[in-house]
Amino acid sequence: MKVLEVKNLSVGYKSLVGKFRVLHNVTFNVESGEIIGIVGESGSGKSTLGHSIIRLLPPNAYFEGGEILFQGKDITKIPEKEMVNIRGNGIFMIFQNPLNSLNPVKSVEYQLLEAVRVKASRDGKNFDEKEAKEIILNAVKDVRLPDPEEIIKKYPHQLSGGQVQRVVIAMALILRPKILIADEPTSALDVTIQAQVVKLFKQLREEEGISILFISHDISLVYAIADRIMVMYAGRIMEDGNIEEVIKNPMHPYTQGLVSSIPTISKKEGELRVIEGSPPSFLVLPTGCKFHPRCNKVMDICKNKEPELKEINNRRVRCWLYE
Ligand SMILES: Nc1ncnc2c1ncn2[C@@H]1O[C@H](COP(=O)(O)OP(=O)(O)OP(=O)(O)O)[C@@H](O)[C@H]1O
Repeated sequence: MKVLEVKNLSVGYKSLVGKFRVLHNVTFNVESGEIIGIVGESGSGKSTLGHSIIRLLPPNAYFEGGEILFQGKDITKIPEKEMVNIRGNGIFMIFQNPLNSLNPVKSVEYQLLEAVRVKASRDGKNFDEKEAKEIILNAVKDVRLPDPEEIIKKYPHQLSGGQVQRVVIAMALILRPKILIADEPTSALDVTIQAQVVKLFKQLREEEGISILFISHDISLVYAIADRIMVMYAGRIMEDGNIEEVIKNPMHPYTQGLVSSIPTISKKEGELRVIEGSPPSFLVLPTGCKFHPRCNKVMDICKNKEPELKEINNRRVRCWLYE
């Protein structure tokens, strides 16, 4: 069952040097219980996509067009009051800067209890104080925070970046939204805790059928968690398909570059291939395919005309090689 449909979404920013469009006709569906890894180099528009879906874009952003259907309803058109209810209950986002998700003047305990209250009212349940406390302590233990009783008494500024990140993940575990958008959720965590968080996310999907949009520039981490991978470049989807199939046989030259830069045991460090050059500025995007200046398979047509995102063998690819 489709839980989210993003159709022709175009979003940009106004800046001192001009107005520029970042997301370019982004179209994709999310099935319930599906984990989609969204990858791409820094600046490809991954966070902008997440912020657009939860409708928390910075004030200088502008919406150019498109639809975002959550459970069939276009949430780009609903009043903010209704959106507040969807945020948390329906769609929850773990931001790259997790402090953005917490209230600086409320204790961790207060904020996690608030999540329990939201969940209880959604499910028509009632928890007494003792039950509610048990729920939050369990969530805090699940994310491997030390001294749960002590940590919940603290305020966000008294915690390290990695601890704040885990409090926000604990909040997601309590809320159990329909869709969890996780923007680099483990970047501030060490490797063992990172593995635990990946396990918790998979467990959430198994137990509750939650769909997860897992945003990361780390393709090996995405491989460990996702069912499907969506590769973004210059605000466009370049390739989208089943993770095993895409990693085994990447079709787009950009995906091929990303995959060949994954460190594996068989590759020594010196043998890692990186994609030459860097992503373009949105203010001066190249003509034709936005990846052509860095592409090792570039053809004449690539310089002049942008390819469409085409469906080929259960996958979508934006590349003239497959026309
Ligand atoms: N508030 C803003 N004002 C102006 N430009 C912005 C703003 N936020 C993002 N951008 C620009 O939009 C583009 C896409 O940024 P975005 O953060 O969505 O990419 P990303 O793929 O998530 O990158 P990262 O992995 O570094 O977070 C970048 O060029 C960025 O500089």
